[in-house]
Amino acid sequence: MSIDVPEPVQPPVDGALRLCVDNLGVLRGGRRVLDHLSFSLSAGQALIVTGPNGAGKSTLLRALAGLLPRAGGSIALEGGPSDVELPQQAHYLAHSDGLKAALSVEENLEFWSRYLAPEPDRRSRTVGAALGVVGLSHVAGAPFGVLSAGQKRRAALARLLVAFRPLWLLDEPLTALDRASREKFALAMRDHCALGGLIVAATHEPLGLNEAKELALGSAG
Ligand SMILES: Nc1ncnc2c1ncn2[C@@H]1O[C@H](COP(=O)(O)OP(=O)(O)OP(=O)(O)O)[C@@H](O)[C@H]1O
Repeated sequence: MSIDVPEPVQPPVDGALRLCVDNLGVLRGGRRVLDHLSFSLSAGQALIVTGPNGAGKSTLLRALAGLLPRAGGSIALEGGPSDVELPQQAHYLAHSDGLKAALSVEENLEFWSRYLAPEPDRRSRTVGAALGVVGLSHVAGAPFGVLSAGQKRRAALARLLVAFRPLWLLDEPLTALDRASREKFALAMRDHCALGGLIVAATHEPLGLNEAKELALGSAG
């Protein structure tokens, strides 16, 4: 039997970080999906992005991750290293999990750990510890492709933990998660904020972050 014990939370860092979005505009298929959108988020804060299907939640996350061009306005992560672009300071968790079916869960996470965090950082967790946090230690050696839908999502969430990046951009992170896994991930999100991290999460359901700010996007497309 294995017992999953989360690592203790370390003291807050990067307290001066601030995500500033000013008058952001983004086009999809020639249509302006986001227009004059402004908000800011400080270190330790989470922002829940809500709105009906087609309102632009994923569009906002993709723009923040640098995957969509801006049609106006600005996006900046202030207070961090000036020589590191915002996308390199962010984890973007999309609808897809971003892990290889043929590699084991452990191999997938070891790859992402080496790729995203070649330099040791005390805020990154080991692969074993990250698997413990999401409750997947017992399937560490199984090919990712054979996991259940909820286990796959949990493995994708573990990717956020093996390489510390201050800004988490999460698109429907709770998809397929059972109640116990949601509670574990809520704890991991709170730990991330306690470390001085920032979270922007698009979701249709409560994330278990009582202190989070909310951004309600308007009409559906
Ligand atoms: N590649 C694309 N080309 C054209 N239009 C697109 C493209 N991707 C998204 N859109 C449109 O942009 C709008 C916003 O889509 P987006 O995926 O951001 O919405 P959402 O709020 O995340 O919706 P959901 O709750 O369904 O996930 C929609 O009207 C969608 O049809």
